[in-house]
Amino acid sequence: AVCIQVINPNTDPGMTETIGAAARAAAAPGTEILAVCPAEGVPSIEGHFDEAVAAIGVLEQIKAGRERGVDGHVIACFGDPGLLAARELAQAPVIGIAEAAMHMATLVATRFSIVTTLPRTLIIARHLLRQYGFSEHCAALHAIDLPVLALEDGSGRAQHMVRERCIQAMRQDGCGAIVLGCGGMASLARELTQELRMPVIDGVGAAVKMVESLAALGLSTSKYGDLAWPERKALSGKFQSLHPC
Ligand SMILES: O=C(O)C[C@H]1NC(=O)NC1=O
Repeated sequence: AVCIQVINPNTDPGMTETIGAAARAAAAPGTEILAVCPAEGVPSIEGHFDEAVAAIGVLEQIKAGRERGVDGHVIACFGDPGLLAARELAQAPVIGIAEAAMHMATLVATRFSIVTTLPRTLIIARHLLRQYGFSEHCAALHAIDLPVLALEDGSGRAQHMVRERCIQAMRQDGCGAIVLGCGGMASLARELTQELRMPVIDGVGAAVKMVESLAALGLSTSKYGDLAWPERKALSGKFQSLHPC
């Protein structure tokens, strides 16, 4: 059986539960999902500073998951914070939800749009599109202009805004698919896909299936070349616990 550690890089318990449920809904029978979040950090990730803080917690969780012997790791924040650093620290596959959703979208449509939370995080999605080579595949990026944790306030307002922006994107962007730009939107994908009759893709489920596929193919993070274990050196203070071995 495959065991996948799904890391919510922010520390919000409700979002960790939302993400864990979406991961379990996508997982194959027999795949175990360990939904975790950092013990310390930021309650939501809404910019470059938040991402830098969250990345340390991601690395701590990656190390814990490796020591537990998980078969793969998912970084369940749309900025994919700490992704390459995590791959240096990991032996198993490490998949970010932005890269997973973007890859999946290119397999079902020639162009996709992205719907995320605060406008200030759009630049992070733009940077990832360029880094992953998908800039040409992205028709447009939209923000619902609500904070990340509005998705967990129980009012349904953020979910309503996501639906509205997806419908707008479908009508205006010339896209064939939509990527949901937040781990906290994961539970909306299936119903929006059915209602809009267009692939609306959640990166949590996409990443879980990619880890399962890599495990089934016997593939894991390459430790040959620039994702090899970090260079050996003395880490000081609070970073000592991160030591790769
Ligand atoms: O970038 C965003 O808007 C969403 C991103 N922030 C967060 O705390 N989890 C996420 O997926």
